[in-house]
Amino acid sequence: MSQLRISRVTVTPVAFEDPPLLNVVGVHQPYALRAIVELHTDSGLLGLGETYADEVHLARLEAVAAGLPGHDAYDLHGLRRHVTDVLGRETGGGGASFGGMLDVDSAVDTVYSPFEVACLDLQGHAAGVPVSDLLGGAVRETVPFSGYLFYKWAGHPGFADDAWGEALTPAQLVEQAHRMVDGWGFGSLKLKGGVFAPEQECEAIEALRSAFPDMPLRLDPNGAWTVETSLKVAARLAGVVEYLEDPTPGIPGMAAVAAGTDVPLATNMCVIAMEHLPPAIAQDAVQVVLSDHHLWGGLKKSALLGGITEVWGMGLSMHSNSHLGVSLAAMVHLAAATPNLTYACDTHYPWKTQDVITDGVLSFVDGSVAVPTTPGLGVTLDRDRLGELHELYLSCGVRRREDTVYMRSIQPDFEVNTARW
Ligand SMILES: O=C([O-])C(=O)C[C@H](O)[C@@H](O)C(=O)[O-]
Ligand SMILES: [Mg+2]
Repeated sequence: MSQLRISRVTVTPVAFEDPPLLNVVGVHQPYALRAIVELHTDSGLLGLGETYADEVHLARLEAVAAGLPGHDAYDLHGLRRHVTDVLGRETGGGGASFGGMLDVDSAVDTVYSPFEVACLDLQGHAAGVPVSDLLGGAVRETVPFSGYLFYKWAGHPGFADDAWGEALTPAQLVEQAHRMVDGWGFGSLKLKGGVFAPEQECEAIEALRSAFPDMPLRLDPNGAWTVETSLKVAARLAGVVEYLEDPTPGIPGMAAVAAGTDVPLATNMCVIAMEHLPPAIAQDAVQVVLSDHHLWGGLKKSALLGGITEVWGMGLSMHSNSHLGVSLAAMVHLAAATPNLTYACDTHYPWKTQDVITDGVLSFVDGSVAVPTTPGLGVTLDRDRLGELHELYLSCGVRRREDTVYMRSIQPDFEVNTARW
């Protein structure tokens, strides 16, 4: 029997405190959800994966997990067949929605991803090599991340203010940026826009430019603008931003903007699966694709995306959602082993105060995380922390990401701002 025969699988939903970060569809709830996948072998090895924990997704993870004991962790094609079979049988294979921000058609990719990562973690432990080696080897020893700035309230209504304080004005955002740069050493900054009118968000970018004259800057309004508005913003911020991310929704809209500006356009909204690449390439709609192994079907398929973008002369960056340390480790190994991933990656990591892994392995130095060189992902599950965050999941009442629903509980007349301006 293979040493990598999976003997036991657990999927543990966890919740962690999340600040009131504003975006085009509303505001983050007081708790963000994740699911931690553990694959155990009889030989005592443990492989870890992390993914979303919205209840539909969680039910799918559990259905897949139930059939995994006995599976060989080297057999990733078989794993994918198993996920496809289970989803086809139990759910009809339809899409899942993650809080209105992302509608994911490719349920197989999102469900397969944490199991694939956990299998690669197991393979790394068995072979005594880091996951980056299983992806072709690290081409960089450290992976740079960008500081992710958000407009935010001082605290969630009914909760104490968080440590970051309010950020609704350019001056407050500059203060937030200083804190990110001083605390983590980030060498580039991204502002989550789509919250205020575009003129106001341009003023914020210009204030950041004055405060950080040499810092690459990005603005991402998640499709809040029309094509015409996007072109006006692109003209105003040309030479100021390294790229504009999803200024307007959809591939044709992005193509219309791209035709009228030299500012590179990036996306994690209109190209989020392999089938979106041919039309986007044919229309020259995007110049930078944001990969995300949680959405794109794991680490190996994300590495393939790297190859495709290289062939087509597109840039590659990396997207993030609120996440914990297991995902950060996977992102770091993937980024380290993807030669053309030359933009600093996104991460929500500074916004959280809790984790499920032990401290010390993944730290930010000069905005970068050193690629773990120990076997597998290189992170260790802290069972006490996992237990605490699972208890928080059970007691917090949140069962899916619902930025709009939560925002309307505070501002009943809130409208989703997609293509509003
Ligand atoms: O780059 C992006 O579009 C994101 O990071 C999406 C996230 O959902 C972000 O908007 C957030 O956390 O509110
Ligand atoms: Mg984005």
